[in-house]
Amino acid sequence: MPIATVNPANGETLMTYDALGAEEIERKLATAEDTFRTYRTTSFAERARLMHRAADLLDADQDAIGRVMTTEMGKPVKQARAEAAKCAKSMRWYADHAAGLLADELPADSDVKDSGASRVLVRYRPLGPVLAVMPWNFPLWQVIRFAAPALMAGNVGLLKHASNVPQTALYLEDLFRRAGFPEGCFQTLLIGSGAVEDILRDPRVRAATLTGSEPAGRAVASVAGDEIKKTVLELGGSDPYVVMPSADVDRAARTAVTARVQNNGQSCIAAKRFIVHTDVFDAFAEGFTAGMAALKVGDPLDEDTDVGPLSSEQGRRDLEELVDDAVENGASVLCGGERPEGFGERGWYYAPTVLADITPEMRVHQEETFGPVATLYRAADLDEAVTLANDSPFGLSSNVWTRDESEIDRFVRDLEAGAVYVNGMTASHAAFPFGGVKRSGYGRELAEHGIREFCNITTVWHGA
Ligand SMILES: O=CCCC(=O)O
Repeated sequence: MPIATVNPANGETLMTYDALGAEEIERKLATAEDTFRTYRTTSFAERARLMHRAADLLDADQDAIGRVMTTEMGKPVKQARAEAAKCAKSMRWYADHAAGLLADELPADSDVKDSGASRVLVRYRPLGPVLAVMPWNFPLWQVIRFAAPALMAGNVGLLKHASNVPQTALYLEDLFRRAGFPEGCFQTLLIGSGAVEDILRDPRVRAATLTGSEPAGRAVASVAGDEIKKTVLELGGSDPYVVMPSADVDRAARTAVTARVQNNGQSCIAAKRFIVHTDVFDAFAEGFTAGMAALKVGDPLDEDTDVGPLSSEQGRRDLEELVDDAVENGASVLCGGERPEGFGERGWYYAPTVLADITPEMRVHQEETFGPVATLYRAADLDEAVTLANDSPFGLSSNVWTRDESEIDRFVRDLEAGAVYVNGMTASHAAFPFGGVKRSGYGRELAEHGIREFCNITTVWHGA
């Protein structure tokens, strides 16, 4: 895939870039390693000062970088600005909390004595240059949620971003440079995916984090495994959204629309499978379908657009194939199910779609729908709702709507997912761990769990 900005709203190629050659890659790796040697010794206070400065710069750039993101991958511009604002806020959170999250830990006195020591402490030391392989769907946020904790921990970052968001990738490198981070703390590598293996095998790269598809995760994790390097993987999701009779069904239906179509439906934690108790199925289906059908599909640069185009022609083709397969196998189309009218051949739009009467043979039952397409299931009772929710190879997050405490306990106990959101929709936050189980990956981003993933957790033992 060429490294280029291609506007998904009209298919126009706006910018193309040459991939870095071997010498440039070598120079960047050497810079990362050199910088790490000194940067690792800087204080939390100094790193926090730089991170705050980067957050201020990003806040000032919200409009400009928002338009760049929209032009590169098609998200509605108001959502792009909100993404930039969330990044700045999260950068400040890490600036303010990293010292506490990574403070030395003191084991219990009885254990220290039992080990024969006079004193023991556990220190979180940085690992070194970390390679981040990142996707286009949240082109700023996916990177910042790696970079902010990693840089605050004293690591340095090398970014291989998705090939369709090169301007955003270069913006990020420039942002950290303008903030005053030493040259080499955060570098963008404009490379194709074929160049990743050699970089990952380079001894100067200590670890890798990847957010993206299952095949990409498998490829990076197998090379890293071969090199005995730590990885964190955040892969796909097909999150369930369960609605039980005691829920506020109107609110659940309204929230379901946003939960499904945020980011044009291209979010790993978007709710994708809507599992509704039979007693409230009709009311939910009616409200949800009406909400989906009423969304304004259009140019993502327009302020009032709710749903823009998919990021690529291939992405739309993949989604269409899933819908067509479901319909051929008996699914009912409650709304959408086709390209929206009025765009002709221009842009990679797809109408917000609700499919019902889903059966296990349909591809949509097992695969991730990366676009504004929802599947609707009827559950006879709590047991069936839990079984349906877990009947997926993925386990990223989950959403449940109920006011019944015993049902909440059951969902929290039994749902196979990295998060359970009760009476609300999943949204990532700097302070809460983020990641999945099953084929959604492993390890955690964000919070103390995320910042510690790329640390050398060092036991310091003093004899009596
Ligand atoms: O695509 C997955 C990440 C979405 C988010 O963190 O909001």
